[in-house]
Amino acid sequence: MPVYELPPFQLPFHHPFLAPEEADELLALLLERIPWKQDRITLFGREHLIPREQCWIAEDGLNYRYSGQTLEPAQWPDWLRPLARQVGDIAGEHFNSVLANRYRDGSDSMGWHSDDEPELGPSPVIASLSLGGTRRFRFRHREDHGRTLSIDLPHNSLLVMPAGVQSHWHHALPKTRKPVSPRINLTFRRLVDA
Ligand SMILES: O=C(O)CCC(=O)C(=O)O
Ligand SMILES: [Fe+2]
Repeated sequence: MPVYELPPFQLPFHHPFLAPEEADELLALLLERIPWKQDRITLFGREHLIPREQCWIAEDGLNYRYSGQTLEPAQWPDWLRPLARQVGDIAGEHFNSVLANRYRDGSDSMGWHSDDEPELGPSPVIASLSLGGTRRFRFRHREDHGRTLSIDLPHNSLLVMPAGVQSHWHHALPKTRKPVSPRINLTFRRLVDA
């Protein structure tokens, strides 16, 4: 299994992750059944629409604030449970929440951030499953912006960000002018009691 070096961390990368027909079916299910929404974010006191659609899914009773947004959790659908278990087995974590993002075209994106909300605990493991069009995912060291890593995330790939990555590195999904198919990304997370 290939790994990406993101010193001092190693990021396992699984591609293909699912059987090809399973991945295609999952993409179709997610497009059809997830209540996608273009949420708003408040930045410096001004409200903006985020440049993508998203849906936060969590087990009952969990609350989450994500990058200045308070997300209303959607119910965890039964058909997503086997996938969460499969991803959790590989990542060595018991995931109880997923942030689903839908990038309609190359002008949808996600800016620099870490997945470091307090609800995730001090050193979360995050597993990122990509479906649909290939997009470039970038890392940049939090202190030394000259240290970067770019990874193309194709359809049916799983990238694991082990414990510690979030406190040393930011990541982003930049816009692209290249023609790209729609993409869905699921980041599996474990919310701990605050
Ligand atoms: O779409 C991606 O690959 C990244 C998503 C991400 O960073 C997040 O949901 O926090
Ligand atoms: Fe993230």
